[in-house]
Amino acid sequence: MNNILEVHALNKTYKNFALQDVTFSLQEDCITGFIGINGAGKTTTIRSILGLALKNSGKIKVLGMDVDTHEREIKDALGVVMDEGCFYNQLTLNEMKSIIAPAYTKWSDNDYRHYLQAFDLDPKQKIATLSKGMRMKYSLVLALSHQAQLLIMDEPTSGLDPLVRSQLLEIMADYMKQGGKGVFFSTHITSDLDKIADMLILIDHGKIVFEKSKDELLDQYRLVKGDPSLLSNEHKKHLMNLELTSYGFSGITADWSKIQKSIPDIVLEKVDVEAIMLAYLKRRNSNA
Ligand SMILES: Nc1ncnc2c1ncn2[C@@H]1O[C@H](COP(=O)(O)OP(=O)(O)OP(=O)(O)O)[C@@H](O)[C@H]1O
Repeated sequence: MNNILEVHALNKTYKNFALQDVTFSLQEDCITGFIGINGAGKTTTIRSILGLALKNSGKIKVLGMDVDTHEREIKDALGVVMDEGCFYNQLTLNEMKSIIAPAYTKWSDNDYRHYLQAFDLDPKQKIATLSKGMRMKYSLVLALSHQAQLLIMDEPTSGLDPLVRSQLLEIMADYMKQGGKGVFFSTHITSDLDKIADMLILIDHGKIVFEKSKDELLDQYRLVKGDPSLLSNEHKKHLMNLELTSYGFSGITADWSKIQKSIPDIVLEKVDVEAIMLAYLKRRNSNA
């Protein structure tokens, strides 16, 4: 499979924050969720990829093209949804579209009308009168209407009601069916990732913590529960997010079969993306 996005040793420094050697890659035909707590560096990474924030160093390639030398071709191939959505408030959706569409070589009015309808937006409505969720939907319509090969979205599901969120997830899945495409999106709503992501990238304090397949992660980890009197210090070393009371212990681990050998009576439960993310972050913070 081809890499659709490659970020290598990306450094971006602000006064009180730095992206440090951020490195990851996205393969085509994958939906990748970009996760991390508030202030972890998700938006800064996305803005650096898009050239909206000036990187200090690092190499970024989109579809094999260097972002520093192929700005125009890359803009044409990307569908972008950012929180702010830069629109003229006094225009209607259609008027704004007429300004944006000529910038793309593969703009499709058919796709535009299709997605407007799918998201229940009125092309004659003024942008100023859109709610936050409607504005987000409009950004998505524009991002999806020029046959982009890669969608890069910063928190696209925030501010959307559950119905529209699930609609968006369906649209993303449909978009991927065309083949050779990719989606990279940051989110706090990890249940969306449980449903749709193929890959997960976790960032914390400006550093990548992991870049893994979601299914492998979910297969690998279990929540382990059991009798605390049987728990040795050696077991504890293997448990993330360990909670211990006199009645029982619980913790998340990839080494659950090892623990099960020495404590056969443990209970094993499957975990979701949020539990794994929190376990990783708590372990990092306690080791810091
Ligand atoms: N233009 C800027 N100037 C100075 N500091 C900035 C700037 N933009 C972002 N930062 C800082 O960089 C850090 C990372 O911010 P960023 O927006 O990338 O985080 P995030 O992971 O997207 O967070 P959230 O989930 O809250 O959106 C924060 O500490 C933020 O204050």
